[in-house]
Amino acid sequence: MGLPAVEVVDLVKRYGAVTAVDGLSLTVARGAVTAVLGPNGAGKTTTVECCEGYRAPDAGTVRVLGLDPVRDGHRLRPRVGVMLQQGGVYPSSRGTEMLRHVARLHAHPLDVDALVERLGLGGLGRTPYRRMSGGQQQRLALALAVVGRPELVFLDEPTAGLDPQARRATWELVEALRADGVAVVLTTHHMDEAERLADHVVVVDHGRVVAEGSPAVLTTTGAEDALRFSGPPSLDLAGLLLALPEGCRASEPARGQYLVEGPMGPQLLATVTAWCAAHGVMPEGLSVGRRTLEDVFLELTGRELRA
Ligand SMILES: Nc1ncnc2c1ncn2[C@@H]1O[C@H](COP(=O)(O)OP(=O)(O)OP(=O)(O)O)[C@@H](O)[C@H]1O
Repeated sequence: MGLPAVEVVDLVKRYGAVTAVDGLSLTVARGAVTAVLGPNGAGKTTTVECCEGYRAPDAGTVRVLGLDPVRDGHRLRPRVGVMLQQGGVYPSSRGTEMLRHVARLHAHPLDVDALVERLGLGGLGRTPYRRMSGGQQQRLALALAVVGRPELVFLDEPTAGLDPQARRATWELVEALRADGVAVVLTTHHMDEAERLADHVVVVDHGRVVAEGSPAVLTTTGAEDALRFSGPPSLDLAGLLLALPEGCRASEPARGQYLVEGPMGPQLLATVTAWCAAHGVMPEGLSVGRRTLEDVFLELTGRELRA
């Protein structure tokens, strides 16, 4: 396994009176995808910016490829790719011409034509960045982050606002990077993205890690299958529990959203719907299945992940 790609220990970062990151520790393995999940304002971007060397920690340590990203920034730059949320590309840059230029600055760049094809950037040869659509700008920023064949890439919400086809192309590129041994750190609000792509998920809230593990471990730890529905807030869950077999759990992780966990089967489903009927509650969006990362997240933070 060797040295991790990133090692953050007890990181603290404040903006005046706001403590954006509050004692956060995480490790990013090489050749794996690590997703950092969390609600708005959780401290994801600040953490990533400390790893990128854009911000100096107030306390704690950050090591990237064994180096200090602030002090050794010049040594890390050719080895680390960064895709920022807001482009980070000069507005006058011209499409794939810019990409070819950046590729020439690197010793072993990726094949530009293949990258252009993969991300659907053909036909943008001299189009100025500012004239591109949001999705095109995003895909170009991604291409610029990876064209130098970095050992580590940071992707901040790489698929936000992309159409399904571009999203899929981005996912396939991330998978290809991992297969090439690249360490990928991505921040996202999309549970399905984390479940599909990540080997390791780090859930951040209030500037701290509240849970971490593989998607499979996070979704199976401590719970059986789940039944979910939404309805009016503050239902009498103690009453519902009395109707359920022993060992079941019922909770309202977010206002008006209910989660029943226990040995799932037709009997449990019938008991819950009968209880709802007896209380005049229409269980909207009723579903049964494995817990999703979204459920785990709601339970941990009481908040929806999406903005
Ligand atoms: N430059 C800044 N100056 C002051 N406060 C900031 C600054 N950047 C972030 N913050 C605050 O720090 C906290 C963490 O913000 P951060 O952007 O790291 O969170 P995030 O998890 O990336 O959120 P989002 O999902 O919205 O991007 C928030 O309370 C935010 O308002």
